[in-house]
Amino acid sequence: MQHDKVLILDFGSQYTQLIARRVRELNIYSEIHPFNKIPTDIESYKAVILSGSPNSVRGEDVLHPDLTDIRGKKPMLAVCYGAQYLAHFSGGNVAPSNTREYGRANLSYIKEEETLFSKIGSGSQVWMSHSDTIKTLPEQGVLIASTADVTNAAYKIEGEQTYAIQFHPEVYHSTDGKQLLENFLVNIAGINQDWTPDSFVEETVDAIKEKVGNDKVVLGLSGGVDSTVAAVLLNKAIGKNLYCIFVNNGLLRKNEFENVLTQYEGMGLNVKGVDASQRFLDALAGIEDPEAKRKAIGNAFIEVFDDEAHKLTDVKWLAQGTIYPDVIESVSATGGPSATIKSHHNVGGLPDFMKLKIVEPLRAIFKDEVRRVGNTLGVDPELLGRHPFPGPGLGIRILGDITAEKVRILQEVDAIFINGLKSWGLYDKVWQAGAMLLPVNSVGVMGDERTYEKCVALRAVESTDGMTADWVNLPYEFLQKTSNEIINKVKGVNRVVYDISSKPPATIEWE
Ligand SMILES: Nc1ncnc2c1ncn2[C@@H]1O[C@H](COP(=O)(O)OP(=O)(O)OP(=O)(O)O)[C@@H](O)[C@H]1O
Ligand SMILES: O=c1[nH]c(=O)c2[nH+]cn([C@@H]3O[C@H](COP(=O)(O)O)[C@@H](O)[C@H]3O)c2[nH]1
Ligand SMILES: NC(=O)CC[C@H](N)C(=O)O
Ligand SMILES: [Mg+2]
Repeated sequence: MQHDKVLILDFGSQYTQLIARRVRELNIYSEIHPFNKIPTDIESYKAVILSGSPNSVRGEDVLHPDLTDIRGKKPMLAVCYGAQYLAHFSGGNVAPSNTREYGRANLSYIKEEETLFSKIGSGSQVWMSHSDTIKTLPEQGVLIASTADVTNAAYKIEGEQTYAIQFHPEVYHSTDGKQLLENFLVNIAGINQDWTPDSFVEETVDAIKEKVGNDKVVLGLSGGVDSTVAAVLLNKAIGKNLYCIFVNNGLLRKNEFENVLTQYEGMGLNVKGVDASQRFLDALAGIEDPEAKRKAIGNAFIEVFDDEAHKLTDVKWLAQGTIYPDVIESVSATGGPSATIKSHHNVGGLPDFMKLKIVEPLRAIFKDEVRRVGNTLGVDPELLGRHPFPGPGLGIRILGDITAEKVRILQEVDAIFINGLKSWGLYDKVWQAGAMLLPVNSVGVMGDERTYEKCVALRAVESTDGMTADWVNLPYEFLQKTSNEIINKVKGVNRVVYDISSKPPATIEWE
């Protein structure tokens, strides 16, 4: 079954992904495309939303797409920069605003019987984030809402299904934002709300069957949410033709290899556990540079996969748990090369010689949607609630060179921290947590003896997607108990610190 689709044109706003999520929360499928790469099959979309942008329509670097195939032909909602863009290039006037217009505002005027604002009352809180303001509306523009400071807070174009708003309906602080999006998508654009996790599972299973047929598929399974949900979906579609490979790279959490394998057995998945710990340790010996370590780990993964694929005959496909943010991030709006902060390991970068075709059943959905799909598929809620864990594992949490002894120390520390979070009921309040082993020794005193031992840093962050993050205010009492337990039980550690840096400017992992 085909679902109605919404096209979101991205002008680089930090909120663009939020627009897609809000639309999808209404059970409507949406796709983000950069403003300068408008899809050629525009007929297949039922409505278009223009995002905000850090740029100004008055600047030299104005982002200026040709919208003639869309404007007036499709229902359109232009947000912030989008609204300014429509005004600026169609006879209106946009100028720098005199007062700061960031944060909370309230609608003071709403045009009577205006469909876009149906069920939204005057006084409704909206969130503003702009420094330009629309002084005069474009040709055929009709004012439909204002706030105390911003007269032209919303307008429509007479004779078109074109709407423009200066505020951001996609952020939670715009209390009726979701209602506004529903008014636009359902009441104005006439879109059906039929895109649900159940329909996603049914259609994806059918699509996999058709695409893959009777061929064999290999999949790298990590114990994480994405690859597990991908495996369960594929298993439902092709059963025993799916060969899952779970690699012990020697950098997993304590007992993780055994535990995860047992858990998968109970799920009826065809999983092979490959213990390649020594191979990874050998490949990493003496390497200190973070990027060099990441590359060494990535290469070792590829070698293990290649070996395993050769043991199976006739494998044609490689399945991956790629999710939507991975896809969007690789086609950023500016199209320019963004700085490589870290080369995130992914089995995705398989070399040509493996000649496998790729199947990625989760390519179009976000992490929270992956969890909902997993739920529909009956995947254990505990597994679905797991913190993300990076593919290179403890390898990027041991600063400097890696040895078996350092891995052992960090596994013990990490286990005490994570089990503590669980037993204090804090695990689900934290988005991701882990421990780092620092390349410094410091002096301590234990039982009247001088010690000169390692220092570990604990890190716990809240986030929604890992792109930005803040440290979690864990109770002092918890930190106190955890620190004591680590120093008392883990030989080789005499100091524990807690990381209080946000991302940006820091990152979540230390390497
Ligand atoms: N130990 C491993 N063995 C086999 N494949 C792995 C392993 N670690 C990572 N991978 C592969 O690398 C991919 C990327 O890892 P990533 O951590 O981004 O996703 P995930 O583990 O599936 O989910 P999560 O983000 O919840 O941890 C995984 O989907 C998986 O295919
Ligand atoms: O699969 C992965 N392979 C990697 O190479 C990798 N590096 C970082 N991460 C995870 O990504 C999120 C953001 O991490 P950073 O703030 O450190 O970049 C956090 O959730 C990190 O755990 C990785 N995941
Ligand atoms: N959030 C936005 O889209 C901001 C648009 C524009 N850069 C402004 O500052 O007014
Ligand atoms: Mg993972």
